[in-house]
Amino acid sequence: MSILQATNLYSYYGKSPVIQDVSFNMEEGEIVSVLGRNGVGKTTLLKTIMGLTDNATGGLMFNGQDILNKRTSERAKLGIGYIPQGREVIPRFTVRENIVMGTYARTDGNRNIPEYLFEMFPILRDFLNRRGGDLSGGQQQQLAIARALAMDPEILILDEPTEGIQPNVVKEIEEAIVHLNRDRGISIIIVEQNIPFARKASDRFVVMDKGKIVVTGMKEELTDDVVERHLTF
Ligand SMILES: Nc1ncnc2c1ncn2[C@@H]1O[C@H](COP(=O)(O)OP(=O)(O)OP(=O)(O)O)[C@@H](O)[C@H]1O
Repeated sequence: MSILQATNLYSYYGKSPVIQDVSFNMEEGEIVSVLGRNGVGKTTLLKTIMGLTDNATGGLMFNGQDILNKRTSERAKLGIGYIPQGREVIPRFTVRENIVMGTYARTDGNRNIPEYLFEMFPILRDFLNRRGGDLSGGQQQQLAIARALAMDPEILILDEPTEGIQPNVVKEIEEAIVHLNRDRGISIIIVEQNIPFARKASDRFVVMDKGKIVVTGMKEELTDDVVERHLTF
């Protein structure tokens, strides 16, 4: 079943159409990688899905419901978890407070932190009472992922989660993403510069260039030719 579907989507900052005529379909349970060189609109596409650009037109269906005119908070409550580029952990809040904040998007009133988050990222349990701002970049990324998961999303949207993070934590985060998908059934959209990871982990990919989708397909179709034409610098 289709979980997310964009049809002729346009999205604007002011009057500039940064996303132009984008259409794609994502099936429930998939990992979709959004690829493309710098500045082509990957972050803006994710923001458009969350309702964080100035204006957007076209179709955007989540679980069969048109969400394009819904507020960001409503989209979160419907089950879309978002981890922005740069993580946006609240520095003065503790790790516990940052995660509990995620639970406020839950509609069932449950404010408990799911135990599996600590099994996935044990460091967060050790640092529950530390301030978010005192964590390393990699730990903050883990915290941002835990916060988004605390709302029990159906789909998780991650914007370059391994950017600028030390290699051992990159591996932990990549394993967590695959675990969340394979074992917990969470559908995932990820902006990723790491082509080997995209090839290994994702089911489907879209390549963007100048605000448009220029290639899309299943992972086998992410050929060296596509990489060379659209993704090398
Ligand atoms: N808040 C904003 N206001 C106006 N223009 C913006 C804004 N954010 C991004 N843009 C412009 O939109 C275009 C796409 O940017 P976007 O950040 O979506 O690209 P990206 O593919 O995610 O790039 P990167 O890989 O560098 O993060 C760029 O030309 C950028 O300058």
